[in-house]
Amino acid sequence: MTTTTPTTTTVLDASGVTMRFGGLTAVRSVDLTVNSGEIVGLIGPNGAGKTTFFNCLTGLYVPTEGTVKYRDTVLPPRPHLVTQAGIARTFQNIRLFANMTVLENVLVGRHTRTKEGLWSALLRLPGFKKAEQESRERAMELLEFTGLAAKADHLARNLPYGEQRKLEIARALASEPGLLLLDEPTAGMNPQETRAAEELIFAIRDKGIAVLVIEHDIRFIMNLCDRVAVLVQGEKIVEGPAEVVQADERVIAAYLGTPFEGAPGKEEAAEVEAAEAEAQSTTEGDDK
Ligand SMILES: Nc1ncnc2c1ncn2[C@@H]1O[C@H](COP(=O)(O)OP(=O)(O)OP(=O)(O)O)[C@@H](O)[C@H]1O
Repeated sequence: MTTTTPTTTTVLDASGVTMRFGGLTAVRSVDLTVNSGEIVGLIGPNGAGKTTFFNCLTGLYVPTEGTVKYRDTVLPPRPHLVTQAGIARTFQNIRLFANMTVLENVLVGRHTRTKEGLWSALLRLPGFKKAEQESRERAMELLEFTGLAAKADHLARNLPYGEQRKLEIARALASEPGLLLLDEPTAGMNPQETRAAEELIFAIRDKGIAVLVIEHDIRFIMNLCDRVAVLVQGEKIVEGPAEVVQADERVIAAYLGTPFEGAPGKEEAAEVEAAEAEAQSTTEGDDK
């Protein structure tokens, strides 16, 4: 009997990605790869450039410098072409069609995978009906997968918050991606919803879809990710397995606000620390 080892392929290869807005460099020469079968985390303090980097990957922004490849092909900077190529995303702020049903929201996500054109749809030609039936079946499968099937006919706006986030993921999956980008998927969730989101992301990975996720909830990211990259002021300062990144003093410094060697703002932080120490000694003096 022969055993086959699954081969790892590079799904996403971002190289030297820089994004400038006028005088501000929001992302500076960032390299990042995501391989098949991986869940990769992207963390960093507020304003570090995480969402800007995502926007460069998905064609919303044209990077000032650098290239983004999906499975060895350079991506055109057009969101619908990026989706068609195989990258889907969710947004930091929920973007559902609130007055459409849950099922209709997922069907919208299918449009990059259906070939039938406008005339076919208007005339309801046999090809369109068949494609529509297939899309509905596929959308219902995704609703089963995300635990929303019982609510297929509900309006999206009537779903509780955690389920709206799940619906966004179901809609993204409808485009049949090979890579899913999640921008703060647990923002605003309670611990139970966060746990469910974690399980859903593992299940997505187990379906063979690679995942790149931005999150502020460090515990969530450390549980979830095979590899974590840290952005600070637009630069990737560390990348590695979760446990290594978690213990890295530069990461601790970035999160706790303690200056590390060479960090921008080190002098200002030292001044603040000195002022705080002085205020503390004055207060202690007052107490005596
Ligand atoms: N379209 C834009 N025009 C000008 N500046 C921008 C634009 N988008 C983002 N920025 C700036 O780029 C920097 C990085 O912002 P970005 O939203 O990417 O950070 P982030 O790490 O996603 O932050 P957060 O965790 O708060 O969402 C910020 O200084 C932001 O003000």
